[in-house]
Amino acid sequence: MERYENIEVVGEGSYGIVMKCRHKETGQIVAIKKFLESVENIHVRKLAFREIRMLKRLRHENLVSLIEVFKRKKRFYLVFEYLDHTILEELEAVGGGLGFELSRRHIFQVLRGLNFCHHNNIMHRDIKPENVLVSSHGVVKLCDFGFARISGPNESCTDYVATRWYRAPELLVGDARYGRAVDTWAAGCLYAEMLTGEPLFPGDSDVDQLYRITRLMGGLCHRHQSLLNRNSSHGRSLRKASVESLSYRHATLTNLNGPSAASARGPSGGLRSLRNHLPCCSSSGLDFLSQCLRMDPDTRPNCAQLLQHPLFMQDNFAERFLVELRDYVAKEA
Ligand SMILES: Oc1ccc(-c2ccc(-c3cc(Nc4ccc(CNC5CC5)cc4)n[nH]3)cc2)c(O)c1
Repeated sequence: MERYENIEVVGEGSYGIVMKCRHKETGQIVAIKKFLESVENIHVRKLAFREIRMLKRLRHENLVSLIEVFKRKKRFYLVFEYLDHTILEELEAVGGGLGFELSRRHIFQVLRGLNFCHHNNIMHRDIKPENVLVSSHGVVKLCDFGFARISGPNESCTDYVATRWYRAPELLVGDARYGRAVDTWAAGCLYAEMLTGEPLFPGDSDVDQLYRITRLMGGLCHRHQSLLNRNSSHGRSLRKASVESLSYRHATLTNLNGPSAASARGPSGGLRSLRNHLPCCSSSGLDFLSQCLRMDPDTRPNCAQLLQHPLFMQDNFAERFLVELRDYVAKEA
């Protein structure tokens, strides 16, 4: 670390902190993740090796790049490129949302980065405004893969992930067979938040989170409903929490296929309720959102399909923006 001087802490990644630093000789500004635990801790060493292997595979213009790895005083340090700010800071700075065009530019790049991760069988699992970085030219890069996991066909993941507000229904009901569609759900939540400036589902508990989702998007898919009803410990704790709350807000949870959910479910899924929730959203934006936020993860389009959505095809946006993006990336190289 003696080659770098610390400037400020920019984030608490998983199992470590992320510092903004300056290279003493070159003046290069970087982000350095320092693992808090010593490499003597076998668990941390295994996690660090897995994270490093994953990061070395993830080379894409919409993913923050790893510059170097070094060990100092029995601790690992990961040196990354530094980008100017996060989408969270943009949302906090403007209030009321980023507008149609900037939101479209940002979410298009988020999907490009996710598409590359998914093609490399990696799920990010923690997409949220503070994990999406923006350069001074507007290049968007995903960061903090500390929660990322290999998403293989038979992978079963039981550890909980994702910041609650961006957590897909399958995570909330404890579906161990969840996959990369959790990133698509989070991208949908992020897009809605960029448009309005407010989180789409700001749940204050897992029960509240599931209630807010089902109220807007309709009932759980049958597999998740039966998971919740099955005598699983997770289902019991969710049901217990909802019964204990005794408020209407949660009572619908124990009857997620009841009239309230069914009325919202309708043939167009949550499109009608989304339109009421986002009255200023374009029809292509609403359709894009309703695709990302499908309750059944098996029916959610993948990122490659979403990149072909009319939201990006209309007015020749994708073709025009990719030319601009390549120019910005070249300038920042
Ligand atoms: O497994 C991992 C672990 C860590 C990272 C990671 C890599 C790079 C960054 C990063 C952050 C960053 N820039 C930045 C980050 C946060 C802010 C928010 N404002 C700060 C608080 C003053 C502003 C700028 N540039 N690069 C952050 C995390 C990663 O991408 C993967």
